[in-house]
Amino acid sequence: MLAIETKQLSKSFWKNKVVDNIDLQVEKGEILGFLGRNGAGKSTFINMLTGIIQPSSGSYALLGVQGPNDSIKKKIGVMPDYSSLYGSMTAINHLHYLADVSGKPVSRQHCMEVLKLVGLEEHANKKAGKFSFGMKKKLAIAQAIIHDPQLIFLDEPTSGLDAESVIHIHLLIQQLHQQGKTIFMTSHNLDEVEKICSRIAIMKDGRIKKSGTMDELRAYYQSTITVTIKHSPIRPADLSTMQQWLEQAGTQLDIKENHFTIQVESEQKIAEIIRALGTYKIDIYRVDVEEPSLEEIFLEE
Ligand SMILES: Nc1ncnc2c1ncn2[C@@H]1O[C@H](COP(=O)(O)OP(=O)(O)OP(=O)(O)O)[C@@H](O)[C@H]1O
Repeated sequence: MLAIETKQLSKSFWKNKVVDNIDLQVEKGEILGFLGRNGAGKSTFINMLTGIIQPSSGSYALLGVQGPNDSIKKKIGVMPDYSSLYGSMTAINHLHYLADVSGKPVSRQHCMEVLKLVGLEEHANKKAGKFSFGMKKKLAIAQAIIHDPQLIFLDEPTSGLDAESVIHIHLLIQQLHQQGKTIFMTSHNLDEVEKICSRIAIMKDGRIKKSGTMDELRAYYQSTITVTIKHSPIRPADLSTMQQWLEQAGTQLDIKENHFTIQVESEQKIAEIIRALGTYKIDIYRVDVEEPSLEEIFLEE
């Protein structure tokens, strides 16, 4: 079942089309990382799906229900802009109140459990207005999950958090994923997206340029794999034939005394190289494989 499906979804502000005919499908249970430079249109896209703004044209469905539709609100969780939190309310009252307003009341004990999940249990009775930026962000995440939604929208959930909190929130996202929730998150942290997202969509100038798993993106951008092989000494008589063979197997060959580095197109090539070294009776001590990062792929766009 699809958690999100958009068809030709567009948004224009005056004559400026900032989301341009987007067709996107997100399967239930995925963590989709939504990437794009500042101003690409990510927040506008999310704001349409979460009912904050109306699309100019096109349509969308969330969890199989055509939007906008109030009945779906209980099943989706949205991380609000931290500036829209109620400053005079304590964190626990905040969650309790917002769950009531969302039509899915929860107990104070449940609120405490969720505050613990985001790492705010020690600040449950502190007013949100006195929170630091990072604490407000965690409270916003707590707000998105307080009513146990099936589909969760997180807009830059970890930006501005300290390293320990980032790890904490990553674990929380993975935990939600294990519970079968669908997570749609934007981020400017490419390492984070590469690490925790099952699929990635790259947005540019209001359009989705490419989406897929990391492997699919690597294949699409025809990125090469850099392999370094540490090995036993090569007999001088074999050196030149082996070098010739390696030059055909890949590019950027750099041979040193007990190791060499080469760029290959696929994992199959790595297997071929290892087999070939065996025919020269060369022992392999270590194989290091470096795949292109999401950062390199992203910068290509
Ligand atoms: N209410 C609005 N009125 C006019 N223009 C808007 C409005 N909201 C967004 N825009 C414009 O739409 C474009 C996309 O903005 P959006 O906030 O969706 O980008 P983004 O990808 O979320 O960027 P960032 O990564 O900086 O958050 C920008 O050029 C922005 O100025």
